[in-house]
Amino acid sequence: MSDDLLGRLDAVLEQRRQADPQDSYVASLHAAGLDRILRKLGEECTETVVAAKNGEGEKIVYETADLWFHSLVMLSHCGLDAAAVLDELERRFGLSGHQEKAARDKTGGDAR
Ligand SMILES: N=c1c2ncn([C@@H]3O[C@H](COP(=O)(O)OP(=O)(O)OP(=O)(O)O)[C@@H](O)[C@H]3O)c2ncn1[C@@H]1O[C@H](COP(=O)(O)O)[C@@H](O)[C@H]1O
Repeated sequence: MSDDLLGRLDAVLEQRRQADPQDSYVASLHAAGLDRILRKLGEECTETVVAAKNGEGEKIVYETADLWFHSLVMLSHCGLDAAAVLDELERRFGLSGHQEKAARDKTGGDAR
């Protein structure tokens, strides 16, 4: 797997913001609007939870991929991208959970 997959997906999703909804699933989600995207995101989240609860290994991976993918579509619709989330994870990397929480509490919830 290429470690730049998220970057390549970001580029495709950005291009799909201008694409024809007839030709593209992602463009059809953008055309349907934020509420539709959030509904899909909620559905994929529930399906992931159910798969994990049932201990269905392959299905957990499949549903998590759907969940991540629809999260990326939501970010794109909001004018954001995976790179912004990776930057945030990078900032947290190496901090313990307790250090991260302390920084968050100090700044009133947003540690940046
Ligand atoms: N990674 C994905 C991807 N993962 C899941 N899906 C779609 O997400 C949907 C998942 O919804 P469900 O499982 O609920 O299936 P469904 O019943 O068909 O969905 P609904 O009718 O309820 O919306 C399916 O239509 C999948 O095809 C994806 N569609 C696209 N991509 C990526 O996005 C790129 C651009 O896609 P297009 O915009 O379609 O060209 C593709 O090249 C891929 O790299």
